[in-house]
Amino acid sequence: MQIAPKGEQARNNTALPKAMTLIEALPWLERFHGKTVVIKFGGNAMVDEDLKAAFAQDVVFLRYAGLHPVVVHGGGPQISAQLDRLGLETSFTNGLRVTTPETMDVVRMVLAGQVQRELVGLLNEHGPFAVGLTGEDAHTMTAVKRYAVVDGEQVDIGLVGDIVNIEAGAVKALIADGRIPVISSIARGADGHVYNINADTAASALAAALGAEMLVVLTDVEGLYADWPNSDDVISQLSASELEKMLPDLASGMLPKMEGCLRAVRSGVGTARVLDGRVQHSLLLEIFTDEGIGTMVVPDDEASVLGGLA
Ligand SMILES: Nc1ncnc2c1ncn2[C@@H]1O[C@H](COP(=O)(O)OP(=O)(O)O)[C@@H](O)[C@H]1O
Ligand SMILES: CC(=O)N[C@@H](CCC(=O)OP(=O)(O)O)C(=O)O
Repeated sequence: MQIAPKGEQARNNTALPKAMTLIEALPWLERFHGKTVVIKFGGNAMVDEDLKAAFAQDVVFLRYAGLHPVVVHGGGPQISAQLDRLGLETSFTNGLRVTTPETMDVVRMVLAGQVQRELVGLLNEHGPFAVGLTGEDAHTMTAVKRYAVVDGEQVDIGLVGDIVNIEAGAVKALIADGRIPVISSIARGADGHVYNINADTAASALAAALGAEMLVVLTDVEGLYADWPNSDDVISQLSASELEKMLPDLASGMLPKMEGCLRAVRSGVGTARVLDGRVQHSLLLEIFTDEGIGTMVVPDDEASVLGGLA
């Protein structure tokens, strides 16, 4: 038996703000309970050990809160570092890595063998939740060769793929079993090759195939800047049509990200959000508090409705 000293329980009322923070989450818990959230964790957001641990906490929190989180991870900087160590040069066209067969071996090794393993390990510090797979497993992702377009011309960028089919059965089975799938952006080609898929593109295609409520892209900027690199004004919300108009002017890594967000909402995903992965617990702040952060892309027909809720 434990007896609280006189007055202690009343003093505990100072804990009220904590209760209010939890209560603030209630409408969002009601809205998102049982819903699938695909979270893309970018390589640039993965640079700090504390941030990675906080990310794992957030994802497991979502799972305990009754959502179905699915993680698709990147690892661009980690791939580049490994290529550098091996003395192999690398370059990007329209934000996509030119991928020779030799580069592809390194991409596969770093994404599936290093980055995915690390995330699975961090998540599983909290329980037997995370199961890692690549798009190759169980035909989860099938791709065809993708070409870049530069000045109107098709450019061959090697073993870079675009996803043409998703068999979501394995991922759905893991979700139904209470697991957290952690997926590397590599796909099998119907032609027998293995393809390097931009992780934003992979997350977006998977979110669409799963009929996800939300696609969340964690990166190393606050969101989509209206006039990058001249100003750091972040666009807090925009409709699919507004985003479509901006796409031709977007540069480097933001292009596949915002293309992915557009494709996701056009394919039925409720909203797509780009968040600053450098802010600890940005995922929880975005999903469970009234202060939305980052950039939210909403379907055209819901722009005004969701604007009021965000
Ligand atoms: N309009 C924009 N708003 C924000 N960032 C932009 C924009 N255009 C280009 N960028 C660049 O895109 C980068 C994010 O893409 P990327 O480096 O591929 O990140 P990740 O590894 O998270 O996928 C930013 O760090 C920034 O340099
Ligand atoms: C085709 C292509 O560019 N693939 C990416 C895959 C990893 C990725 O997308 O990682 P981030 O999300 O950290 O950028 C690459 O090779 O870097």
